[in-house]
Amino acid sequence: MEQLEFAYGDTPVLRGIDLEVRAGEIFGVLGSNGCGKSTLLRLMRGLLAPCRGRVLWEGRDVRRLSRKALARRAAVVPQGAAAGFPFAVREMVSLGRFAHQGGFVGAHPGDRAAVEKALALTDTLHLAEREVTGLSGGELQRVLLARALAQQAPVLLLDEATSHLDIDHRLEIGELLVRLNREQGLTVVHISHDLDQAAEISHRLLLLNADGSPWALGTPDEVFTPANLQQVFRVDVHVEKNPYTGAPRVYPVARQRADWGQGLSVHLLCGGGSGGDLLRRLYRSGARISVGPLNRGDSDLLLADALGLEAVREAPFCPISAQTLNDAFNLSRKAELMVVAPTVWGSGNLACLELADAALKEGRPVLVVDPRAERDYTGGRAWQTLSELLAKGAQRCADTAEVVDRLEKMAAMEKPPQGGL
Ligand SMILES: Nc1ncnc2c1ncn2[C@@H]1O[C@H](COP(=O)(O)OP(=O)(O)OP(=O)(O)O)[C@@H](O)[C@H]1O
Repeated sequence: MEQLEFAYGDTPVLRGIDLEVRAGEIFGVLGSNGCGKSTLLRLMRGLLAPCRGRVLWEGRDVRRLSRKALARRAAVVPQGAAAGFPFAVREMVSLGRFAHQGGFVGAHPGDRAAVEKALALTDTLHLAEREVTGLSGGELQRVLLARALAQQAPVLLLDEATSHLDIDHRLEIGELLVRLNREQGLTVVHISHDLDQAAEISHRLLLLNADGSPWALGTPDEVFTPANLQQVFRVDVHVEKNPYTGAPRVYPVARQRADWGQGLSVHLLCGGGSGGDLLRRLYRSGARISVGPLNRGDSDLLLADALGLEAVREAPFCPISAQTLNDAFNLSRKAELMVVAPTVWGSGNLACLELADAALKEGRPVLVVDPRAERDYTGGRAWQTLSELLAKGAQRCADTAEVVDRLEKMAAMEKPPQGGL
């Protein structure tokens, strides 16, 4: 993949992908939901045209390969493929022979042998006469894998191919991939949310950021560091070695009690979706949250209303009036602290920052999330105000995770320790 970039319409999904999957390696692609993993696989299959860059298979642009030529190179197990037609399982698996056929499906003895072997390897022989539409999720995944194996291509592309499998079949499929890789040199590119299995079976891993840019590439040992996993998945983890295999094993560090925010009250200055993540996380923590002022129709206000939060509202598209600001001031004073979300500041909402200034004057802590000059559309006034707030003691937080971290610590300090004397 050379300098690959991709967008669905105006929405960028992948950027800066520049890497080579080596023949004979097991290569895992990991990242949070929606970061672009399946899209990357679709680009590798030539189903999507990149906005920039190219995908090359042995030097040839994938977009120039015919379907059959690609099928001879790579077999695919797509994510969540529904069984549309009531094929028998054996028929479905026989479709994997498409790339090898001139005539009818299954007509060649080599085809039949490949199909039976694929059924056997995936523990689906006993399902061969069943209709695919009646299979369980895990059975269907094994049948789709059988179809891919029957294709006998040198490369296997798997999109969460073991997500529905029980632990026994998951281990079995993992071992099968490793064996096919070792004995037949099968190249495997797989997407997975099972970090431990990915570390067990992969030679190299690619960790994608939420914005679809590569964050880390290397062996499981190199990639699975607490810092990398915190960056990509926003969870604190502890990494140990599996005592039996030596592969890294990831343990999420227990968060504080799920209701860590009970008793905490926070007023959030946000707008245009900038507060969404924080609103949800604070709500789950049990904190009392208030928001505003926000214009009616603002997505943060819709979310706050859906969660039943106290909010001060202004008419749509109108600048915040003195009366509304005063109402918001009174509401915000009921909260112990204030958080300023990474909002775009314009002349309409600039006055909201006065609430943060008032909070600081009254000794209530203010946390400012990721302040940036490029979100200032007031000719520098918002940026200057934010800078002054920071100079007066507002705390800068890099992102929502840091806000939550600090609030959890504050809440823990205020609460008496659990248990004990
Ligand atoms: N056909 C499409 N049109 C528009 N947007 C799309 C389309 N397919 C995917 N997306 C969006 O592109 C982003 C990346 O999607 P993709 O399926 O590649 O993510 P993913 O990393 O595989 O996620 P997951 O782990 O949830 O399977 C998501 O925000 C998704 O909503």
